[in-house]
Amino acid sequence: MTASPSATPLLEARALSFHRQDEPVFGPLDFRLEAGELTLIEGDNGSGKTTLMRILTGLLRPEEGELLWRGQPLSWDRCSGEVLFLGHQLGLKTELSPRENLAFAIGLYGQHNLARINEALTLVGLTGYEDEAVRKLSAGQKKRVALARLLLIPASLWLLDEPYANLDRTGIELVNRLLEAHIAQGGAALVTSHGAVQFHGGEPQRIRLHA
Ligand SMILES: Nc1ncnc2c1ncn2[C@@H]1O[C@H](COP(=O)(O)OP(=O)(O)OP(=O)(O)O)[C@@H](O)[C@H]1O
Repeated sequence: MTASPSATPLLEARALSFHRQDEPVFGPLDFRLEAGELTLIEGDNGSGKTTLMRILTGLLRPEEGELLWRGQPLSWDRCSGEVLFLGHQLGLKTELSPRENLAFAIGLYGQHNLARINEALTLVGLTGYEDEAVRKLSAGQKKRVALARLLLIPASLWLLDEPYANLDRTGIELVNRLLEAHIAQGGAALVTSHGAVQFHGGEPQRIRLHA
């Protein structure tokens, strides 16, 4: 699942490293992510996967190294309309229903097509739960609501932190199908995982972090 290298990748990390209390969390780390490419960030608990995601989303600053977006220093202003982040915190309003949460999410992007929300909720396996308060859903069902955003909001780059967490076998297959479709359409994705992820669409680039 690697695209042919272009002169300017979508995202590039050069000698990126992060420390906490003078202890290295990870790095130096180098990688390039092209359009049409999937990269898996693998590592055990505490190896720094979420820390790396937080750096990529601008929530933390790296101590050393460079992050480039389309060849320019990464800044949220430069890439915000092109990047979609799914983290451990799912960003759902628990008093609202899945339908209301998704209407709110797409509204932020100027969209109001409620029929697409119904389609997305069906696709992620939430038929019958569309109007239930999110707080009443299981952890896996909540994750599926968050995954539905990937179907509705256009983005070149998906940053997915442990998208498989709390999902059953069909949920894991759903994530893989979403990723395969996104990559096939020329999107890119950086995905953290504890490992053992199998794709049908080709072998992803893998980056291993060590605790
Ligand atoms: N807010 C924080 N303050 C201090 N240390 C932290 C904080 N968050 C994480 N750490 C430490 O940074 C290291 C990397 O944590 P991180 O959450 O990035 O790992 P991870 O690979 O995502 O782990 P997991 O697989 O358990 O989600 C760990 O040693 C952790 O204890």
